[in-house]
Amino acid sequence: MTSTIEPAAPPAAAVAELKPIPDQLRSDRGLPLIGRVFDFIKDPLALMRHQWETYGPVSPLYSALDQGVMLLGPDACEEALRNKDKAFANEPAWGKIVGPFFHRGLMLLDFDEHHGHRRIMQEAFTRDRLAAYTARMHPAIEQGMAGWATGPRFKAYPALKQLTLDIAADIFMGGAQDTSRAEMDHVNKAFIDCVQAAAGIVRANVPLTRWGKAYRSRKVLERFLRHYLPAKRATRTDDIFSVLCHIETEDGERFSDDDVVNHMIFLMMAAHDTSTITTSTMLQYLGQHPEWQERCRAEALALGPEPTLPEIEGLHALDWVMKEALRLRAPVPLLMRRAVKDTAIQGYRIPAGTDVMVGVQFSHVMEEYWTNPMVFDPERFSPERREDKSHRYAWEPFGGGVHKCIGLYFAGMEVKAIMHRLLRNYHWTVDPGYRAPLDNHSLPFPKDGQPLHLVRNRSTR
Ligand code: HEM
Repeated sequence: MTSTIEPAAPPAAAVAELKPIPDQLRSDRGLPLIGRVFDFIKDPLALMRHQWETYGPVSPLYSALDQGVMLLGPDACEEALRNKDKAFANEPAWGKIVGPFFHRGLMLLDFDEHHGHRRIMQEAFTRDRLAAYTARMHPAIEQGMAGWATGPRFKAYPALKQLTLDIAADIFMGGAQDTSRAEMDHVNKAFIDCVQAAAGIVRANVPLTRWGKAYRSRKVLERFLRHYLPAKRATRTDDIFSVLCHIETEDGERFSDDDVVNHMIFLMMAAHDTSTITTSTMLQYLGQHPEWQERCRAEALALGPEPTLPEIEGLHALDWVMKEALRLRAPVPLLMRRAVKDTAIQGYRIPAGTDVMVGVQFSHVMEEYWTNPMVFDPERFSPERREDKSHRYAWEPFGGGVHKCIGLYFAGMEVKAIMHRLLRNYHWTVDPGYRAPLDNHSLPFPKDGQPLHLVRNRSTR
């Protein structure tokens, strides 16, 4: 399968009517070479707000290394993500950031080739498979949480990160029997190195840099997966690794060994940090809003210890809390694209070769679409209010268009299954004045580990 990039040719009259991208103010050029990278790392939302207020939905964001625009507001984001004229490609944009480490993951494929791979991968996320993953997930969660120490300075983020990795080792790998705990920690570190490389300034295989580390880490991940590949090809089990080895479309399309390894590395990365961030954000807000914690706990206690997929889907208050957490802290706040032919967004001409940053996080806090957008208010997702319906792209933590997250139902199930057990076994508090100090080098995570006071419930229920 190969990708096709269609030749561009908007009609001449239409091109003449388009506005040029606004000129970048001198004061917005940022540092030589890297432009506004540090402003983004410091406070992505502040940068997005500045761009919106200064320039509107299509704003210039140039440096000596990149010629780019930032798209803000749900209309502009929708236009880019729906990508009607196939003008935007993922690989040349995401590839510059995570490419060598998440090489040929689904998100880095484009057009026909992407379509072909996505059709095969969809078979791994059918409802029946999700139900099987759910059943398998409960023991993994119980085991992963068993060793948690309680107390006033419990660091939620690293504990959840370890938990989601343990879950991944089971649900994705089917258990990594030949791998010791120390080796698994090495693999976890390899994932982190690959993800953290996204914000590397030196984008080459140079020792001691983020990219240098990530090049070595990718090899660790490849060795780890290739070791298990023959066994996975030989036997059908219900973990994602085995499923990827065996799935095929109606017309018999299957993944090669290389495809399986590439997709596994990307899938584990895509599932790991995003779910950890979502769960830790929920823990923070539930710790600061005990009334919501109690409401969610009552729902969790009304079910047994190992709820089925439909039962998890019936946890409504918890679902609204999850959506609110994804709104307030989108794990992927910015989506990357490159224009591969001349096109237009919101009436602005976007020339071929432009890097496009789709600022989904900003849509989540626009007063035009949300009441008191900075306030934690899960009920805004209730059937009576449905503020997320104010615009089709007002709430877009999973993206949109053909690259929309293929794991969104899996993610919802995993996050709610973890929270269900947490609510039954523990209660916790977080200082109401706490604001998570986020590290925005790659995906936003709390760099203080997100401390909270965790207490085990008297009877483990
Ligand atoms: C809360 C958790 C998650 C969030 C917020 C999230 C977010 C996203 C977003 C925004 C995209 C679109 C990227 C783009 O358009 O450039 C995406 C794509 C993707 N996600 Fe997720 N994700 C989550 C969990 C997962 C999980 C659990 C899996 C797998 C089990 C997964 C697998 C993928 C894959 C394979 C893609 C690429 C899809 C494609 O290009 O066709 N994600 N995700």
